Amino acid sequence: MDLIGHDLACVRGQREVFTGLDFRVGAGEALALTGRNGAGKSSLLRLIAGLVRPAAGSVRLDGGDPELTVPEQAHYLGHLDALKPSLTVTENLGFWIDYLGGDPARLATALDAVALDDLADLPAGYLSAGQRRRLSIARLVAVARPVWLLDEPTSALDVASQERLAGLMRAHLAGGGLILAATHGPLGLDTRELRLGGWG
Ligand SMILES: Nc1ncnc2c1ncn2[C@@H]1O[C@H](COP(=O)(O)OP(=O)(O)OP(=O)(O)O)[C@@H](O)[C@H]1O
Repeated sequence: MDLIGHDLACVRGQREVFTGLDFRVGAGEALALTGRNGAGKSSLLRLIAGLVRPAAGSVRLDGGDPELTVPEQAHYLGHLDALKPSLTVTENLGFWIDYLGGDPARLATALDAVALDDLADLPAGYLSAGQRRRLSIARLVAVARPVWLLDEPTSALDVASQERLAGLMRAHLAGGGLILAATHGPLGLDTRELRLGGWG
């Protein structure tokens, strides 16, 4: 399986963010998107996730499910945690599993994987920033999708949680998945680098 971006251009607010961008990420591979603030890392992830329309170019997943679009085969973990504060941890994850068409039997395993099993009955509004992030990450574990699009996934995570996330990412790669992650720091796994916006 290969995720391929070809000759991509992105315009936001009438300003060109990037143009002529090519990339290829294979199964089992992680690509770290780096570059200065505003270089277009989040924009590229949102474009692949189908949330931003490319001004030019295309994205395709060779070897993926031909019946599904790329966004339907991808998890997008953005800056916002997309949680309902009045629902419990379990209810929030249950909502996402239902929405994404996953198996409810995976819920407990996913909560355990992000060490939120003890807080399963707490309303999400009471979670700390790092705990909210971990609940968002639980979606990736609960519902299997080959492409993980992660926007600064380690933000707000303590050291133990960063190591747990690195383990989940490694397991995803070992299972034939692929990862694109925007990051300003190390992810705790081997990555290739795609630097956006030049070196300025
Ligand atoms: N909705 C929008 N309307 C107009 N301009 C936008 C919009 N969203 C992003 N931009 C602009 O697009 C450019 C790229 O932003 P983007 O968030 O992709 O950068 P980034 O590389 O992820 O930055 P950071 O490292 O700060 O997270 C920035 O100049 C930003 O101001």
